[in-house]
Amino acid sequence: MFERYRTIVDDWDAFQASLARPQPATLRVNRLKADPGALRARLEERGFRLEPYDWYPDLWRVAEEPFSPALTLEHWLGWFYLQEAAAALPVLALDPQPGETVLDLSAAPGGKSTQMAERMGDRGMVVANDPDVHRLAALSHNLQRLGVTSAVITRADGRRFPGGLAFDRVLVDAPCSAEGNARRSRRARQGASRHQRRRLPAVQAALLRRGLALARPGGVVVYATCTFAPEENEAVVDQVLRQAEGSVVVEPLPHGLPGAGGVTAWEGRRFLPDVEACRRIYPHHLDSGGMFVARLRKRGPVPWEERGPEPAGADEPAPAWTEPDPGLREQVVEWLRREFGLTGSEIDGLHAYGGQGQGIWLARLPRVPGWTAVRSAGIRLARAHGATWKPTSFGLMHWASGASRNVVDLDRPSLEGLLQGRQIAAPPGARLLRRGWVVLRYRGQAVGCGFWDGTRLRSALPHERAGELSSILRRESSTSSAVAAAGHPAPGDQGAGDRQA
Ligand SMILES: C[S@@+](CC[C@H](N)C(=O)[O-])C[C@H]1O[C@@H](n2cnc3c(N)ncnc32)[C@H](O)[C@@H]1O
Repeated sequence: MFERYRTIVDDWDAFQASLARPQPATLRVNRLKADPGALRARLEERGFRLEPYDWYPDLWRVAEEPFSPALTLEHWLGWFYLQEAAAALPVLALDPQPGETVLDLSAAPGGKSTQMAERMGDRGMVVANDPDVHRLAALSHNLQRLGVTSAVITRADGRRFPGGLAFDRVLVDAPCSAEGNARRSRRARQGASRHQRRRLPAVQAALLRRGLALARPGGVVVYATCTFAPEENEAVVDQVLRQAEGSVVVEPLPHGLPGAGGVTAWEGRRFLPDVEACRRIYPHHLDSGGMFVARLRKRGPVPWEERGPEPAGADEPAPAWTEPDPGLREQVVEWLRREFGLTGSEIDGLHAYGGQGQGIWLARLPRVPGWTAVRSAGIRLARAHGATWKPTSFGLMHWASGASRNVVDLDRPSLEGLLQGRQIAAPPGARLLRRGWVVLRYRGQAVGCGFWDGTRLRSALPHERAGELSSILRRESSTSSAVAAAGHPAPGDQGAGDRQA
């Protein structure tokens, strides 16, 4: 299917050979939640063999996997993100810094938004945008799973993303024909339709133009796709550079990143020589998928830039998120103390936002832009439940591991039973239970919310999270019975007292 690229791929035989091999998994450590050394030790003691890339030591090739890394508690807890190697490059090219204001114009399901926030130390603001409501759910899930508190999620067509903020950096990870996913996706092997191929370059160029308009003068914009097609890559960059009339330049990617240069001619068309500084990553370079990355610098206003913020549509509701609520924050601290014996310091540096009917969100953001496109900010701690609050499982997972009241330490069989819908009497690990919501803790880590009715305990984890955790526990128990049968203690099976780094 890629025969038409024979003349541009740097090593055709290696390219063909890599496409015929299965693609290894790669994982990216999330330093917001995990210490790389501790994570590596925990995975390797269960038989994973991990090889860090020298150009990105927090990205590990999974050289041996006794089972899928997605079926580990560490993945479920957000200690790492399964990100394929080539997909990690655009954010390295963007190089976001702590404290900056950064836009991810096409963000779902969140691989690169979580990577940006992690590299920024969760300081500054990542605006993660996508128009697709189903993909937004995955984006929100991943940002919360990885413990990102500096992100705002918006839903907008990126071509019309609202103005009003001058971004330090913008990532345009555009929708594309996704040929670079051919090793792992049958759909990508089938290829995009002719209609899509005709339509995509115009959408991509419009997204890139909007990204450039939204960046501040001097800001960086990275344009990326996961396809090999020059029509969606160099041709788009070439077109936008010409329209920019010198206000935008292509910059080389940071030294040491892998890949081949951009192509300057394709099917009779000649592109500006500048596009050679773009980077093409073919599957044989990294034993990965494919990627195209262009790093652009905005030197001054672009010719299509409109001035000032765009007014919200007259009939749109007023944004609910703009200002944090210090009174609400005080109530949150009091609630954490009263209900779970926490100190309140768990949420130091976080602001409380109470969206209309949205519950309570905690974000490391002193303000949220007043766009009607905003859907959430930070991590949801609780939902309104009549006159009281019901904690979310993500909220407890991130902030309630140190609970000393209304908390239950569970062993694996008890937790498995709860997740399967059984109700259990309070196990020996229960502390100061009062009727109401409780923290469920497993191996020293809060894993979610339960309900104690005075005599019985049940799980209140969301269905999907409970299902994933059940599969992980089943996997753990099959591994430990196999090891026990061989006469060894099961690694990582130290019971409820095993606190994580
Ligand atoms: C390559 S994927 C993004 C992957 C994501 N950046 C990540 O790392 O997880 C492209 C995304 O573009 C989104 N998209 C499609 N049309 C768009 C538009 N008009 N504006 C913004 N995003 C769009 C799709 O919904 C899809 O989620």
